[in-house]
Amino acid sequence: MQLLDPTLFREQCYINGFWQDADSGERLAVVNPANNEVVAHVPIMGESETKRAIEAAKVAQLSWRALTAQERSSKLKAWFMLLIAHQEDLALLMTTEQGKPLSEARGEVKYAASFIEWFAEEAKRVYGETIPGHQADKRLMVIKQAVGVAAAITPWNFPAAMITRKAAPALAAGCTMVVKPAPDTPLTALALAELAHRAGIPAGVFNVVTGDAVSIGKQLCMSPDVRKLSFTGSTPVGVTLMQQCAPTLKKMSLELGGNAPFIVFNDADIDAAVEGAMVAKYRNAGQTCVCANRLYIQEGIYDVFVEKFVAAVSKLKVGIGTEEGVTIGPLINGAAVDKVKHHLEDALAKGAQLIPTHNESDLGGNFIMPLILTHVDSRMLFATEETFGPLAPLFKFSDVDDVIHQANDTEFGLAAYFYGRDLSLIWKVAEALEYGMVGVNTGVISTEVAPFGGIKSSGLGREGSRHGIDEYLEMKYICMSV
Ligand SMILES: NC(=O)C1=CN([C@@H]2O[C@H](COP(=O)(O)OP(=O)(O)OC[C@H]3O[C@@H](n4cnc5c(N)ncnc54)[C@H](OP(=O)(O)O)[C@@H]3O)[C@@H](O)[C@H]2O)C=CC1
Ligand SMILES: O=C(O)CCCC(=O)O
Repeated sequence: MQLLDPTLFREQCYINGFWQDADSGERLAVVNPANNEVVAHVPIMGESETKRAIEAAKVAQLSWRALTAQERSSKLKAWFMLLIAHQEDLALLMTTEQGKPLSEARGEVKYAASFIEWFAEEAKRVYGETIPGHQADKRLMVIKQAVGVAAAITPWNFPAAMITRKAAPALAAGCTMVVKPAPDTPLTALALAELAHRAGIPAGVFNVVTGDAVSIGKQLCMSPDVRKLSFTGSTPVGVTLMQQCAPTLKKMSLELGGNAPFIVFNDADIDAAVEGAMVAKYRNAGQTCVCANRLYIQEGIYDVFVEKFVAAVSKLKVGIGTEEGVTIGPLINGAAVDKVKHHLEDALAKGAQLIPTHNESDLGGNFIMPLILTHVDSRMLFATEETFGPLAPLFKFSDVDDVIHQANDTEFGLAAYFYGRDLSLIWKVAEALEYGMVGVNTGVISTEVAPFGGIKSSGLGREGSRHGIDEYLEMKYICMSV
């Protein structure tokens, strides 16, 4: 890995403005999922280092929150500009440790930076309110204040954006933060810390601790000094974290698993629907929580859709993310490959049919070819579980109410998509889908300006948009007698 700026490659954690090793000296190997080669080692930190990071964040918060919003905004803008200036290096680091194609990694760096820019602006718009008094001598107002020290536990599928989507609103609000990135993708997180340092974000305001998830997680959850925890990852881990946070009653944001339905009605623009399905299904090799997991195609257009979809999928190029023209990289690890294969085998055993799209059927390692299945039904695992990989089951349906029922028949409620032209049907379906986000005639819904988040087992809270900063603020009501 040849970076333009080699000092972005960091193998130590960033605590209180200093680069540090684990107290034990132990280190964890970071592996390139494309070839399983070790590309770096990072510290295996645990309880004591996490406590120090929390303490540093607690001390730093006093002066960070005392800055004006404009002053915090300027630091965030400097951080934003550094991400953009180092887009190429950050993308290469990300592709090396995560596997996604370089073009997607560049896109993620921009997406990650967009949250910092957005919340640098929002920092200046933390408005309170005045309320007409309930008695003649009373003047009532509400102010908003930073919650305090915040913690973030982030996944490997978006190594930069899942950090900035949490850190930017936290810092904008006047909170300080301790981040624990996924062990698969710590290098991007550490490079973000290096850029935060260069941006002049003071020591202790943004800290990154790598290592043992269970002991770091416990400290972050159980410390009374941490007043907010934001997590993106699987639902079972989200539940565990919520239980661990209960004794200290923390404010929480949980962005958890999804099982997105993607519905195409008879009157849809089929070419547009195929285009939308390609991105909703195969972005990041199918490893996003908003990826289409179940595609429902109405019977009148089923055959045409399948033909066009297969043609589009056949053009995808699977390979090493740094190679020109590659559109699907490896999955993150062997467990991810096994999960996709398990869903495939389960479906085939229950009568699904696999449509060939590429000559090679198996590239080995962590690579998996895009898979399309027809003759699928609700008994198959992907009907209820997130596959998190490039497998597209194409369900056939006839009735609108029935497809809405099927789409909602899951514990999850993150993202849903549908394509159609009938306006009243569009309203009816958009309102009936039990999801936090709905894409209508589009397969791309993610943007820093809109509230991202789910309902049911997909989590709590919203990230991005003008609402995202509220997750890091408390309201204080002031009642004044005059
Ligand atoms: N909503 C989303 O974007 C994501 C959803 N998922 C879903 O989860 C499935 C499994 O993926 P996986 O990576 O195992 O997801 P996890 O939820 O296990 O991991 C996400 C993050 O949480 C950490 N973590 C795990 N256990 C704890 C704990 N007890 N305390 C604190 N932190 C913890 C992980 O660290 P460590 O790896 O060290 O345990 C990682 O940083 C995927 O197939 C997918 O369905 C996964 C990633 C993102
Ligand atoms: O939770 C995820 O899978 C990452 C969010 C993807 C997005 O912001 O589009």
